[in-house]
Amino acid sequence: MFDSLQDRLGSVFDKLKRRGALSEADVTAALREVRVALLEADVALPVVKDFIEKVKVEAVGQDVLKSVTPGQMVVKIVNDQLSEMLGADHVALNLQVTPPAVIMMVGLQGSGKTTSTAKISKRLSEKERKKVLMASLDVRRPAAQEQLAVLGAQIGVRTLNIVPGEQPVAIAKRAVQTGALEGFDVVMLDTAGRLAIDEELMAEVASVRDAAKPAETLLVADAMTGQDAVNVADTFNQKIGLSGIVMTRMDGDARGGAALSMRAVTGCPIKLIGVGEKLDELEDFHPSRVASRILGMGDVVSLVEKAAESFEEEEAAKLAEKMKKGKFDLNDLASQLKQMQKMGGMSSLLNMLPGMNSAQMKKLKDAKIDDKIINRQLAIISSMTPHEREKPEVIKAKRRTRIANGSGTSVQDVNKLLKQQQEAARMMKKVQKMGKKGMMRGGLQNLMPPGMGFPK
Ligand SMILES: Nc1nc2c(ncn2[C@@H]2O[C@H](COP(=O)(O)OP(=O)(O)OP(=O)(O)O)[C@@H](O)[C@H]2O)c(=O)[nH]1
Repeated sequence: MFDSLQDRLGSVFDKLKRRGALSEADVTAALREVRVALLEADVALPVVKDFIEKVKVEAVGQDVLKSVTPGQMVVKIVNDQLSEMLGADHVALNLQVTPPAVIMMVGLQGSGKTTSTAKISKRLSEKERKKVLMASLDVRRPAAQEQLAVLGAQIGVRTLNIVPGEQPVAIAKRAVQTGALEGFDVVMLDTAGRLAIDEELMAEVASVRDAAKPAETLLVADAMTGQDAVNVADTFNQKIGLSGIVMTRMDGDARGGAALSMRAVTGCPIKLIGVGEKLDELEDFHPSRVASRILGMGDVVSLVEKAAESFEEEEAAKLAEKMKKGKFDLNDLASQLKQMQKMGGMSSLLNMLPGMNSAQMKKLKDAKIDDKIINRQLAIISSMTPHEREKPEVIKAKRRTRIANGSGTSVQDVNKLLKQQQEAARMMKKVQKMGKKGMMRGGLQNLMPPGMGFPK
């Protein structure tokens, strides 16, 4: 997601990073690029203007010459403003009311309302142990009520029994009553959608709201619909009043501008995002992480979390020990390659590294640096003797050919691998000299296959 915006800002900040100092002209030039990028990413014009103005005020007020890395400073200011625009932190659903807490789902037809209703119900009942009742108020689309009942059966969440001919407001009242009488914690109301906003729809949703007094009124909006979604959000917010937004289809190649402007235009937090058709493909929306990703700074938070998950402590301790000694043999390389596989392979790791944009990723793919390489390298290492793994320098030319044959690879592959190990070993010596500060970067550097390093 947000690819084009990330690419664009990535190249702007590349330029800045290469310069030693940042002049006022640099700021202006960078902001011009940022403006174009945001517009291209489908962010509404007034939102862009406001954003640029805020960043300019921040940047000009700062003593840029004092900063060691002026480019990073601008990145930080833009990042902070972007996070603020997306909403400072994740905002959870508010269910702190006398039960049952009513959640009213609104939005256009096909936005993913029914699916999101089921996703939220599943999450509340499974993860938060809430007793949830779902009711469909869509009496227009044939089989809409049945669709929700089928989803309810799938996820083990009760749906209100269908009474043919009953109108939306009456269904809503009955749902809330049933919820109260039968001790439900949450009542989910899935309202009817329309192809476009019309007065009749607004009147219907407003009367449901008045009857059901929802704790949450969530607009379900399709991230792929860009500016349209923003207009829809604005109208719903003015006429009905929204407490939050659920952005669906964030798994697609939506450009993300809609998320930025929806938040800015309505002031409503984006609370959840849909990332697929399956009923557990629902995630919390984290503004600061998304902002970092947009800027091509990489999602450092997730990178660290992911690394912590898969690096067994023992492995880390062993590695630290080797680092202290400044050693790195083929066993170490093999264990690093295995860790990489666990972390989801190269592509997922690279995605999270700072400064990697999709153009650079494509280059890497074109150079055929993919996850298959890891498997080949592991095959090579496992065709060696334990002694060879510990002392790779004993492997001479003839033996290299045999190792290549034994592992179904080529002599070039074997040579490349050994060169990689030598480079890593050299790096370890350097890291040892650099001390603690360089350890993290040095360690990650060694996760890379031959010829690759941290993006400069
Ligand atoms: N890829 C992807 N597909 C989604 C997501 N959310 C919903 N969908 C799909 O979008 C389609 C429409 O979803 P529905 O939930 O039926 O939409 P709706 O808003 O309830 O539509 P109406 O009942 O006609 O108003 C379905 O095929 C869903 O599987 C998502 O986050 N990602």
